[in-house]
Amino acid sequence: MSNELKRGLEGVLVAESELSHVDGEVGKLVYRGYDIEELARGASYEEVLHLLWHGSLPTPAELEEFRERLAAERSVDDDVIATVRTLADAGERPMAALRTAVSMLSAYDGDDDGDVLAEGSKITAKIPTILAAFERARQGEEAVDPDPELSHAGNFLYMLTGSEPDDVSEETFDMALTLHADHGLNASTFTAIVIGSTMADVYSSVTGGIGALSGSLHGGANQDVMEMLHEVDDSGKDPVEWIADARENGRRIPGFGHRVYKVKDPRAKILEEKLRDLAESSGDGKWLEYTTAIESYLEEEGLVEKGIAPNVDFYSGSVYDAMGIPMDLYTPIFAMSRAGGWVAHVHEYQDDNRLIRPRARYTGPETSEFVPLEER
Ligand SMILES: CC(=O)SCCNC(=O)CCNC(=O)[C@H](O)C(C)(C)COP(=O)(O)OP(=O)(O)OC[C@H]1O[C@@H](n2cnc3c(N)ncnc32)[C@H](O)[C@@H]1OP(=O)(O)O
Ligand SMILES: O=C([O-])CC(=O)C(=O)O
Repeated sequence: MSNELKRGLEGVLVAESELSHVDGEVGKLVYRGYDIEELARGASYEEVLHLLWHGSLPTPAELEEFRERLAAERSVDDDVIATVRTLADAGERPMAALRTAVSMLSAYDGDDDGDVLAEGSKITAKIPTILAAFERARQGEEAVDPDPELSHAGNFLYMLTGSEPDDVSEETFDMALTLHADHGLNASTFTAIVIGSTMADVYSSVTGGIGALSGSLHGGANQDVMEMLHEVDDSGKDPVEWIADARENGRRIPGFGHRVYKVKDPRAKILEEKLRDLAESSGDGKWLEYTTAIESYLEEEGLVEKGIAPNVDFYSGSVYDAMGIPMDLYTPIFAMSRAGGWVAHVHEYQDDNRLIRPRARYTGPETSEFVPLEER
């Protein structure tokens, strides 16, 4: 038994996986061997789910069947929607509301037979319905029923706004879902498989995954980036001046740095490009100007050379903002996509399951003399 301490499990191999590989030195991400750039440009989120869950990109006939099955699971029980409304009225944060609602879904799972992919696809299909209902409740609006004719991405935007999205919005959102679907054993996926390794149900894994993703060092950073951009804007300063001050004050910059990538995240490159397109077509390039100015400054300051480069969260929020999506839905949208990856990993891990149970080096006292309560 090794006594070497690996804080944060950095670099520790705990499982084999065929699902995704992150090459942090060159900035490359593949899902089952397919380059993320090709998937983002050429495959829908449903194709990616099929790839992750069933091992191959679907044929047209397989895709049609897969999409139909997923779309048929979108409806969420009225009790869950009522809870979502209660949470919205109580001012709950969207990630916390999503965590609670996903946990509640298991009560309404007709089969509840423990089949990870069957239950996981129900959860994945229902998350957009929950989120859209939550946002509409906050706006004082009734939930919009899912439309089985629309894609996973298109249907979410439809349920959110009440009108069918244009092609650019649907394609952009679908691409964002593809980009966020999987990423090796990141903290939330690891959480999901730790839970799955006890043979708990997949509802528990996804609920745990949502909790882990919500933190500011992980998925929560996409909202933090947008909050930072607003702070820059409100300061009235030039973004370069603002970021120079922030660095001088020792601030950690959200959307920068990654445990695995030592260069710019390939997904950040794709999202930046998308933001550029959106800025060009809308004529509003403010967030593009701010983000690129901040990135250039940090690069000149040597941060990128030290391996602290833009990650997936740096540009995603600005893309969602261009689509009119509220800031605090950015992380739940990440969860909407990553749920597919959590399900895939739990399914794969349980196929050759071993309880995950690391150790801590004990640093407490060797012996303590017990004193009964009444004598303390
Ligand atoms: C989807 C995702 O989860 S992607 C990550 C999203 N999270 C963020 O964007 C939050 C900001 N980034 C970070 O906090 C970190 O880069 C993490 C947590 C993502 C990864 O960091 P770790 O591998 O744990 O590295 P750690 O936190 O130890 O940082 C190493 C060094 O880089 C510095 N550093 C890391 N990230 C940043 C940052 N965003 N801004 C400034 N400095 C940073 C640290 O201060 C530290 O410097 P030091 O060695 O001089 O003390
Ligand atoms: O891999 C990680 O550590 C963080 C993550 O989930 C991602 O970058 O998508």
